[in-house]
Amino acid sequence: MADIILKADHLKKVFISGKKSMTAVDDVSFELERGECLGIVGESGSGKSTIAKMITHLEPVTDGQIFLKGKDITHVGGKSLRKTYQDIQMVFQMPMESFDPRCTLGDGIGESLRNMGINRTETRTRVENLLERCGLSKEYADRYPHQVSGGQCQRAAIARALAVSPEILICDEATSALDVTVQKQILELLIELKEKENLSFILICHDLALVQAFCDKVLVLYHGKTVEYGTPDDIINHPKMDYTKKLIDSVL
Ligand SMILES: Nc1ncnc2c1ncn2[C@@H]1O[C@H](COP(=O)(O)OP(=O)(O)OP(=O)(O)O)[C@@H](O)[C@H]1O
Repeated sequence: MADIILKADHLKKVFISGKKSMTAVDDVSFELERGECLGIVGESGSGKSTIAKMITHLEPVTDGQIFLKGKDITHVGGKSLRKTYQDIQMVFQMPMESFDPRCTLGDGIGESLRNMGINRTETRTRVENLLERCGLSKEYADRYPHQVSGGQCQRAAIARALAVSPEILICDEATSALDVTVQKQILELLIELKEKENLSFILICHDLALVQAFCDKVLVLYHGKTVEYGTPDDIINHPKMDYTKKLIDSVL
């Protein structure tokens, strides 16, 4: 039987401002199997980040449910929410901005470990190990964000996300700000983590070609609604909607 680690069931998000309301995500469902990568693709404003924010509780869900390992986490709070944060981590587009410029990368990566009560020596050992898992030597722990390249900083951001031993990584345009060669290297790192450590991924991006190379399943969003959901080959070879055909044409 499939080991479904994350399931979204008829998710909906309506933003209300004053008398106006706008539906950013409308009846979106998907399943993520353990060790699998789901790509969420769509143009700007189609609702991709809002889905990620609902999964990580940065935005409340208007309707629908989210299940983590079979448990309904849609409205959890307190201790269960902290556990959810630990199981699901996010990596964002601008790694430099996600680190405090006054602190070393090692401080940033180790922050959550220290918050968990782990002592300085053990934290340092774990930080060095995390850096090495992400393809950086341990000396990078003592560098400040401005002393590394964008790609190195994104590796450090992935190391920081891995510090709490999550089971799911949500990468929201995590390679978009990097040049093509570095993008490829970061994706190779993600593939390595997926294969060696059986991590599960949600990869949010604009780029269908990238999703095709990396993802097991793809969900294409248009104005908050699912227009395609299937394997990359299915979607690329048999697109159901004109919108997807345009997306495909734009990368071929
Ligand atoms: N806090 C908010 N309040 C009101 N509207 C919002 C809020 N956050 C997002 N939206 C709107 O919801 C829609 C979906 O936004 P979202 O950020 O999820 O899109 P996206 O597909 O991730 O776009 P991008 O690729 O540009 O990051 C957009 O129209 C956006 O303006």
